[in-house]
Order: sequence, then C-alpha cells, then structure tokens
Amino acid sequence: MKVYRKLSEFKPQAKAIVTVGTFDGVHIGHQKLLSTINDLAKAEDGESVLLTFSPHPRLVLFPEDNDLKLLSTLDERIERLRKSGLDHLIVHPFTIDFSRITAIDYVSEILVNQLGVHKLVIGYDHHFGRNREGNLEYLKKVAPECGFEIVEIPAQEIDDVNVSSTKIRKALVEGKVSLANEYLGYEYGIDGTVVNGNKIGRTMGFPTANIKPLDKYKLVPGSGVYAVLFRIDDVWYKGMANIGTRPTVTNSPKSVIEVNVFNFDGDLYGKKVRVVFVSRLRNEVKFENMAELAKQMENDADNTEMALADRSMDFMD
Ligand SMILES: Cc1cc2nc3c(=O)[nH]c(=O)nc-3n(C[C@H](O)[C@H](O)[C@H](O)COP(=O)(O)O)c2cc1C
Ligand SMILES: Nc1ncnc2c1ncn2[C@@H]1O[C@H](COP(=O)(O)OP(=O)(O)O)[C@@H](O)[C@H]1O
Repeated sequence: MKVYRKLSEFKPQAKAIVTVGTFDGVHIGHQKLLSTINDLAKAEDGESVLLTFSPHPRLVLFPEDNDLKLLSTLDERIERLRKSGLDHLIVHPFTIDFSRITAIDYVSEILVNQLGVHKLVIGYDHHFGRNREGNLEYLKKVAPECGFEIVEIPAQEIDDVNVSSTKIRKALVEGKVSLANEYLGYEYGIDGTVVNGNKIGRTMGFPTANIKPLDKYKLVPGSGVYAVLFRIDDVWYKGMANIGTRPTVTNSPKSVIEVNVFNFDGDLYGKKVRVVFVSRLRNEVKFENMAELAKQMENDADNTEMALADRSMDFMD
C-alpha cells in the first residue's frame, strides 16, 4: 500500500476505484467496503484508492467539543488499512478551508482531476463538501457528465452489518470490550508509556504498570477490570488491568489504566507498551481494606487465566 500525505502527491496511473471517509477504527463495516473496492479494482485491472483525512474532521470543525475520543490513532488507522489490501491511501490534512470546498469543486477538482476517479464506491449516507451539501443523489446526477460511475453500497447491506464507529465508541465507554472487538473485527488496544504510580502495588504482591496513552484523543474503555494482552519490546504477555479511580486507595477522581503483567519481573518505567483488551471481568469496587482488595485480585488473576486459557498470541503483530 502506498501512503500519500496530501492529495497533490497522488498521481493516478490505472483506473482508480475510490472510496472516501474518515474510517475511524477500520471496523467490519469499513473492512467490507474495502474488500469491495479491492475486488472491483482486481476485476477491472485498476487500483483501489482511499481518500481519508487527518485530523478527524470533527476535531477541526468542533474544536470545543473536547469529548470526541477516537478508536484509532493515525498510525493505527494506516496499519489496519495496510492489512486490508488497499493499493493507495491518501491521508489529506483536514482544515477549515478544505471543509469549505463546494460540492461541485469537490467533484471536479478532487474526485476527477486529482484522483482520476473511475468508480466511486459509497453508501447511501455519504455526505461531503461545504455544509455536507454533497450527497449520493447529487453524485448520481453529476457522475455521467464527469465520466465516472457510482457504485452504491445498498442500505440493506450497511444495515446488515449494522456497525458504526459511534456504536463502537459507546460500547467501549460502557466497558463492553468483547462487543466492541466483535464490531471491530480485531481486539481493541492502546499504546502508552509506563509512568510512576503510588508504589503500593508491589507491597500487595501485584505490581501494576501505570499506562499513560500516547495519544490524547485515544478512547480509553470505561472503568472496570479486564483480561488483557500486553506487549513489551515485541513480546506479548497475558495480564489483568484495572481502569478507574481506585476508590480503595485514593479519593482522587483521576482515572488511570494499570496492568499487572503475568510471568514478568522487571523494570517497565518509561517503556512504550501496548495493552489489548480481550474481555471484562467485573466492576471496580471500593473495598474495606487492602487485604480485601488483594484477595479479590487473586480471584481476578484466576479469572483472567480462564478467560485467556485458549489464547495463543502467535497471530499478534
Ligand atoms: C486486576 C486489578 C483489579 C483492581 N481492582 C480494584 C478495585 O476493584 N478497586 C480499587 O480500588 N482498586 C483496584 N485496583 C487498583 C489497585 O488499587 C492498585 O493497583 C494498587 O493500589 C496499586 O497502585 P499503584 O500501582 O499506583 O501503587 C485493581 C488493580 C488491578 C491490577
Ligand atoms: N509483573 C509486573 N507487572 C507490572 N509491573 C511490574 C511487574 N513486575 C515488575 N513491574 C514493575 O513494577 C512497577 C509497578 O509497581 P508498583 O508498586 O505497582 O508501582 P507503581 O505505583 O509505580 O505502578 C511497574 O511499573 C514495573 O516497572
């Protein structure tokens, strides 16, 4: 897959089978669309092209909306798209000026001149251009005179998959990581750095690496205890994580991500790691004392072993 950081870097060679979108998470709905353009490209001896944007349009259009958290960083999005077999990925900078392009300019300048579109594959709910004025009906009207064809993904097909980035964000916020993983078609993970905690963990027999996500826009699942996989220096381990405020030990409202890594002993401070959330075990609870918490963490360890018993980590990247 060739990656271009702006539209002008892309020079169409073969018939371009194009789709456009933000593709946050590259979930199973996105994956289906990607296989459609890849199949069409093969059948027509053309090349599949995805035009996507960074930063996420909502972060540019509604900067005061600090709540928006994303399923994928740009690097994660690129890696997921690479795995889909796409030929060309254009990550165009999304700016206010870009958002003001009129529908007609979008079609003639971007789709026709810059992308050399042969077929445009989109769903019924696709909007583009200033104030989202361009839509499927408009494209269908202008495509013949502009020399390209629209391939519409039928509403039924979209509804059958019934997945959206919004739906996955909601599942993760509610702690439903198994459901989110089903919708994503892979297991949700976060890259982060190991930072200092309160140094209580080791005294309980459960040292916990405190993880600070590398990307401030990355969505952190809702509070709770999770069975996880954990990557340190390219080696994968099993482990158990807590996300939350740790009400047993502090009154601070600050939520943290902590992982007790199984069969590992060593210094992790400052390391870049990845936590992958496989399933949720329970809610975070305020215990009477540390001994009660430690007892529960013994159970959590057993439950995690069970949850991950059949897990091979061979396929992990
Ligand atoms: C698997 C797991 C489950 C946890 N469950 C809870 C919990 O239910 N309630 C709570 O207050 N803290 C919970 N914690 C957080 C511990 O209180 C925390 O790891 C401990 O205080 C050590 O913190 P430190 O690493 O900052 O020293 C959990 C931690 C882990 C790893
Ligand atoms: N199996 C393990 N799982 C997690 N952290 C471990 C493990 N073994 C050693 N460590 C180290 O111990 C640190 C966590 O110890 P802890 O007492 O909980 O301190 P902190 O409050 O700084 O997280 C980790 O950041 C890591 O450097």
